[in-house]
Amino acid sequence: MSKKVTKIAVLTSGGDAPGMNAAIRAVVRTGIYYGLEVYGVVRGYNGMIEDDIFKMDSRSVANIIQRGGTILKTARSKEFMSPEGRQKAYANLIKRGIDGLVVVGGNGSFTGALKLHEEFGLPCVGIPGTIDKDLYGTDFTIGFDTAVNTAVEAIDKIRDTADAHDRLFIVEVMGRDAGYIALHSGIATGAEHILIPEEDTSVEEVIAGLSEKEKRKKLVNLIVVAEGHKSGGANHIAEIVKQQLPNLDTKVTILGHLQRGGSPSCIDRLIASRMGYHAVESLLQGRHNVMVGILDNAMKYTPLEIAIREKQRFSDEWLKIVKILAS
Ligand SMILES: Nc1ncnc2c1ncn2[C@@H]1O[C@H](COP(=O)(O)OP(=O)(O)O)[C@@H](O)[C@H]1O
Ligand SMILES: O=P(O)(O)OC[C@H]1O[C@](O)(COP(=O)(O)O)[C@@H](O)[C@@H]1O
Ligand SMILES: [Mg+2]
Repeated sequence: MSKKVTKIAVLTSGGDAPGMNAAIRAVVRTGIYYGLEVYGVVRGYNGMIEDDIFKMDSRSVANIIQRGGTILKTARSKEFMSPEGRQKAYANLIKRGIDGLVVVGGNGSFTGALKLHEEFGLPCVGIPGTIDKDLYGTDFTIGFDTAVNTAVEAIDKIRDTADAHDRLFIVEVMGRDAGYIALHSGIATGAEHILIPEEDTSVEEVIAGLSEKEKRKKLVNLIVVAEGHKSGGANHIAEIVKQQLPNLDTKVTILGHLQRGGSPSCIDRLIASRMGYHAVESLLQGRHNVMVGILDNAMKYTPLEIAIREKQRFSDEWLKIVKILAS
């Protein structure tokens, strides 16, 4: 039996995602409910190394559930990648008697948490917080729903002006290695082509599709491309399209970081609250070094190394639907 956890810390790390605040609130209030001391670590692993750690109470998370970003701030920490950096970070936890850690972040942040466990035996639990939805073991990651709705709202607006001018728009959305934002926003806005890192669609195939549409006088077209697609992104695709189909009036929009901000959607607030609560329960019940996820509306606990290593599988059905509907 592992020793009972009595003092926990919570941090947000990697790219921020709308709903992270709701997760912090749930961790703090659940921890306090169970009589734990709860500490907040500022700026992810950087704050852990620099001893930027403070005790939280119920009031420290008041009025944040509706706010985007993260009150704990976030960072990508180079120093934490080294054993020396992690040693420094861990020393700042043990001097306060912190014996459990909740990490809200993505695959990189979970890799860091796993290292803390392997090197020092610290019990950790991960909460999936990433707009990219690139984690195995959960149908939801905090921030994805908000980000994809932001993308849809923006692409709808682009569609209006594309239609008014008979233009081709190539819209780049976020997604470093994962195409979920592109797939979901592309389907929801009726995009003619969707390019994602997981699928091997070439720019030549897109050109062939556009050229066929040009012949039948379909000039308004929308391409949604994930930033991580092998083409290198919207600007690269536009260059090739302009060379090969000079009659098309081609424009590029890169949505960028606006997809990471804004007030979280109801779904993101709900899943963040539920995951935050279960993360603390997990630490208390000795279910350590797992990521809390939701699969088929039930809580699912996936060992961190599996959540990091395995890839979510794209449904072939969605890919077929895209091809049929985008004609
Ligand atoms: N292999 C690793 N060892 C230790 N820490 C890591 C490792 N990979 C990532 N991290 C830590 O997690 C942070 C966030 O990772 P990153 O990949 O940028 O974001 P995300 O968690 O959103 O995927 C990194 O800046 C680093 O501090
Ligand atoms: O703004 P940054 O820090 O350069 O990060 C950009 C990356 O962060 C993301 O928004 C989210 O990625 P993570 O969840 O892995 O942090 C990616 O889609 C994007 O490629
Ligand atoms: Mg990541």
